[in-house]
Amino acid sequence: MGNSSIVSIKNISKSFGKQKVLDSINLDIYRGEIFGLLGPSGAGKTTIVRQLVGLEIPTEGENWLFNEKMPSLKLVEKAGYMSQADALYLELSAKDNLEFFGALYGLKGKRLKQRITEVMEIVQLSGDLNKLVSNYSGGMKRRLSLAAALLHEPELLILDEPTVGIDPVLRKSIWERFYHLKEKGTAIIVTTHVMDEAEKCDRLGMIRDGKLIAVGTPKELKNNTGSDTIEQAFLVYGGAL
Ligand SMILES: Nc1ncnc2c1ncn2[C@@H]1O[C@H](COP(=O)(O)OP(=O)(O)OP(=O)(O)O)[C@@H](O)[C@H]1O
Repeated sequence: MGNSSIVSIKNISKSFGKQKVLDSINLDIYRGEIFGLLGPSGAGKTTIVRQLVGLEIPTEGENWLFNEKMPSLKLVEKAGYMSQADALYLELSAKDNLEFFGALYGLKGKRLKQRITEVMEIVQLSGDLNKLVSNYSGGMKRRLSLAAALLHEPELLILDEPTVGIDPVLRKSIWERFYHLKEKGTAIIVTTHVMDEAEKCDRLGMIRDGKLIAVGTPKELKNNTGSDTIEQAFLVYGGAL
């Protein structure tokens, strides 16, 4: 594993019953990069990221985070995870939710209060802090989930389709925040099936049918396939062109 490698996926395969959903995946992700996992629905992106946070166990292979083999409880504070299904307490206010997650991550007192204010500003929910989450819209819940993942300023952010249901203006400002975090050395893994979002990543891993079919910068992936778009590059790597 290289010096600045934060995530190391070593020869991972995963089967659910007879269905093989991940097939021999090898991948390293480094400090200070935004890495996009790109692939169609059902390709296996969520299964990869769930393994990285210890919610799923591979059938074969090993996942390493910060030189520690997963699953490991020690890593709870080092990674921030946003799942596709919002893990929020609906009967609590946004503030109570963030206080709960903050406590889980070891934040308290003034620092916790300050971070709650900061993350709610980032996702533009400052005015809805005391509202019950059951009264939030779908997009607001997504934004609150993102706020929770950002709360403890983890060195690694793992975000499963973070901007689905978020309008373009806010999406842009959230991406600016990702760039800012990356400049500070944070590694960010985002799953997406949106091509314009994939373009914004430093490197991409293209996933199809549980296989990692290509890894590289968006520019490399386009150049290597003689493609004008990431979408076309994906089709070439997938053997469809
Ligand atoms: N717990 C499970 N039991 C059985 N099959 C599962 C389970 N979790 C995932 N799968 C299957 O694994 C495959 C990959 O699913 P996964 O959620 O990783 O895809 P994805 O690329 O994240 O898709 P999406 O973009 O729709 O979220 C799918 O065929 C899915 O049905």
